[in-house]
Amino acid sequence: MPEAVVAAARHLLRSFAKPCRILAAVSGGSDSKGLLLALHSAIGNRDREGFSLAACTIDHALRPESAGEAAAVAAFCAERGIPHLVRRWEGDKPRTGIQAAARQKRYELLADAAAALGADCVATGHTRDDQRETIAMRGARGEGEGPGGAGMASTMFYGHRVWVLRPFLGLSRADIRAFLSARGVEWFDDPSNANPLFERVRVRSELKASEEAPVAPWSAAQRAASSARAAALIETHVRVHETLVAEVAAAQAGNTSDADWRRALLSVAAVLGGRNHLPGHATIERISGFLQTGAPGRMTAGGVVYDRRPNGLYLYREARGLSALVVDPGETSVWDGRFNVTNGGQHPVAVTASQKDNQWDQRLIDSGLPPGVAKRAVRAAPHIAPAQADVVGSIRAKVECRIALYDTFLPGFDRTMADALALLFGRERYPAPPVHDVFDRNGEGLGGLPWQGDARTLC
Ligand SMILES: Nc1ncnc2c1ncn2[C@@H]1O[C@H](COP(=O)(O)OP(=O)(O)OP(=O)(O)O)[C@@H](O)[C@H]1O
Repeated sequence: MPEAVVAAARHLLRSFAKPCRILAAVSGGSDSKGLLLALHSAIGNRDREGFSLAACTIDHALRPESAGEAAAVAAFCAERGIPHLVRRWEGDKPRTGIQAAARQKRYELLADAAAALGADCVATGHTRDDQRETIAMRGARGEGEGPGGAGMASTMFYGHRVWVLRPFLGLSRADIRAFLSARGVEWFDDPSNANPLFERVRVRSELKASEEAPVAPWSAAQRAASSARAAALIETHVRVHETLVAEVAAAQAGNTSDADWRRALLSVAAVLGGRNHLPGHATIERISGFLQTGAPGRMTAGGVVYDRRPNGLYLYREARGLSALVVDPGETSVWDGRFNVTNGGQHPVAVTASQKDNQWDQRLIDSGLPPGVAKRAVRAAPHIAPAQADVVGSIRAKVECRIALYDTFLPGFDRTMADALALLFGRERYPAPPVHDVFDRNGEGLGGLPWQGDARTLC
């Protein structure tokens, strides 16, 4: 149904809380070219006051043809009067994990382009086919049973900078290609989409060969509900002291048979450990086993100490693997995945683990923690000093707690949870997405968009 393509773009426009400028992320492949044309048509035809379109192509510089392809997208946009930027991934590329690195860099450059073109959000051309692959890949990795089974969210906040919207998640690639073909528009086929060394490519061909589409065990709405419940549990049962120690009431600590509570606790632990993911299945089992016994003692997982005492459970960063970091004047860098350190002074500063810092120690004890917990936790607190021994004068550095789990990629359906963590660690809530409930309610995750027939074909 090629008409569904413009309908999806119109639906996106209707779901905005207020008109805005949209940056379409256009690789030159069929999905994103379809997105660009559909948005152009929806904005143009409906003459929506205040909406405007811009586009950006990321040249990953991984193939010799990529610069030419980016230039061709630029020309395509110029013919239609759409402002367009090419952003190139400069510098050395990693030898391993190239797809993940390219993805992160792509979003970073898209966020830069959005700022440069005055866009309020980024739209990508992810389709129902991409969603199926994501669900199949997560299932194969054993992540499908939990919240990961909901697949990609239709909104995602990137890098604490910009909301990314995926208005085509309910559409098939075939529909988009039919839409382009009907308009005589051509597209590129990225040869890396045929490289079987990449997991997604292998999954795609397995899905093509199989009769059955993967079934998402969790709908986006279920995931959002689980997040909201986990957030409420965090608010009720967890206190955080000086961003370094989480305290949980003894009665709640061992309640690991409640999946939402388990997720809440592990998410708090991930923040304390500076990790951007929850632990794997085996580690979760180990943690649950330890907590269920209710016996006092300590265990370590994911860089975090679970310190069980008669009056409660205390979580804090293990004092191991804490590297040193130098932050130059005017720069912001991440220390240990847990803190953003901004150097507002004139000289470089060094961030290390404090080992013994009477100020931190006293603050933790004053906050009511058992002295034994305070003493251990303080060993992983950040300590800031001039990086050069001969420098005297005051240090002007700002230290802000980082939520590694969500500060780079925050799926829209986890926003309540992310906000609960932000407040717990003394930060502001994350900004709300620019799209309101229609998009959120119906477009999250899989299908379910109003112009579609049966949303359950995908979930
Ligand atoms: N080189 C690029 N330049 C601009 N946008 C791009 C580029 N590559 C991908 N995109 C955007 O991302 C969408 C999805 O592309 P693709 O499926 O290749 O990425 P992915 O890595 O699977 O997705 P994600 O980055 O969310 O994990 C495209 O439809 C397009 O909007």
